[in-house]
Amino acid sequence: MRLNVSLEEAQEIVLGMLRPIEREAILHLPDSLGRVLSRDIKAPFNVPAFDKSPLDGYAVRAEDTKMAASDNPVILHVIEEVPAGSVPTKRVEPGSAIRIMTGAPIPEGADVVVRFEDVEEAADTIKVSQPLASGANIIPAGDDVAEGEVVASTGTRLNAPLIGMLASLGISSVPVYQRVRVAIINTGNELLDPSEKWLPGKIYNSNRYLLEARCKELGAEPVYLDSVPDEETAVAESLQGALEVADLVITTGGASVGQYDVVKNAINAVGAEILFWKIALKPGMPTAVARKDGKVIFSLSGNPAAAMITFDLLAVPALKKLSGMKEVLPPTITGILVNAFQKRSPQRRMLRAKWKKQNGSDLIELTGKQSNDVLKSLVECNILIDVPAGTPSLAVGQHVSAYVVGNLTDSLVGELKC
Ligand SMILES: Nc1nc2c(c(=O)[nH]1)N[C@H]1C(S)=C(S)[C@@H](COP(=O)(O)OP(=O)(O)OC[C@H]3O[C@@H](n4cnc5c(N)ncnc54)[C@H](O)[C@@H]3O)O[C@H]1N2
Ligand code: MOO
Repeated sequence: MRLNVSLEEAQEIVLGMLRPIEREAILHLPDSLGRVLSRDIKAPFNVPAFDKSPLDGYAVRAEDTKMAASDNPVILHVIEEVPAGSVPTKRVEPGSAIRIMTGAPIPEGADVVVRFEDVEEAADTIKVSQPLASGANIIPAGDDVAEGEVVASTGTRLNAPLIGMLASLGISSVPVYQRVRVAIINTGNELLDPSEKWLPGKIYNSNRYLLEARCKELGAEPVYLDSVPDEETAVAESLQGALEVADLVITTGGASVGQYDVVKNAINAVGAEILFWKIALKPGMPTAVARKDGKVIFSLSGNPAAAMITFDLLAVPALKKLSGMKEVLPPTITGILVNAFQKRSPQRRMLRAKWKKQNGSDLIELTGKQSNDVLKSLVECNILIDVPAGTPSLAVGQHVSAYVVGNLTDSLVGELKC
């Protein structure tokens, strides 16, 4: 077992031992939002499938308009009208034009479309007063997607535009990885469920609901939720049950050095190998990671903010890797701090903060108290400021770097509301 690893070493150890789960499911397209493709998707045909008009006008032959001028307009006979959804039945022969609507197929013989506004219309003729360039105003077949092109590769998470594009290709079901199954075990004699009556000395189990919701946000499936006292046998029994049904196991609490901190003993008791204990990070220092039969156990601190932060920085990349995603580590951004942080950071520290854009600048605002038990400052937090070990207090206006752990558009929506 290694002691005191850096966050990056911890991530490397965890990601190095995990492979995407290979269970596959075929889902109806509308049910696939947020899921991860388990195979490449190739376009079954060109989109658009035919040369089409991008506007309402007339399909003509450029050749016929070569000599056109305002004092020498060319008169063409309109022989047919093609609305979107129909196909032309005639060919544009010399001297003729076909009235065509946006999205309709270009008739044979035509090589340019001229807008209604650019011609003079009479009963069944049009006057063209300038030469037209061959190919203008025609969207060629395959302009958006070419037949056989890989439109989305294995490991891509399905978002709304991708679902829209697959629909445009006539694809109504997609192959995805099954959801990653997560077990969450909360340890602590003090824990009560929020549905229970409060009792002196007890606290409500917030970690379970916090982590369960985060798993769901990420498209994972919490399959095993347990709350157990600080007893080695109880924790070991729960771990055993969790390892049987889940791909990844999270425990919270009992990770430190007190006599009730029994999780590491329980991990040993089920025959799992502890890979490391303690990360050089605050909060979240007493985190341990263990492995059993290719499955990973994350033993996180009981303190809610510490549990959440290590979950986001360490367990989320693992979840993403298991779910088949390609980009698994949290992205980073830089910005200007708008409120001061008075404490020194002898150890590397993650601070809960919120990104916002103002007058073109990236601003970073601490969301509240930063102690490891405080949940309130997590609510609006979408980034974690990475404060290197040995940093003195942070001043307003200072440039800082942060990990993105939440949805940045939430901050923009907030800005727009103001
Ligand atoms: N002598 C030392 N004491 C502590 C150290 C240390 O190095 N030496 N480290 C401190 C740090 S830092 C942290 S972080 C915590 C980690 O403690 P544990 O992981 O063992 O967690 P617990 O003691 O079980 O709980 C800590 C705190 O969190 C509350 N808690 C626990 N579970 C939940 C839950 N499911 N929902 C909400 N809150 C929960 C618990 O009641 C405690 O208040 O250790 C320090 N001590
Ligand atoms: O590890 Mo504790 O969460 O440092 O604060």
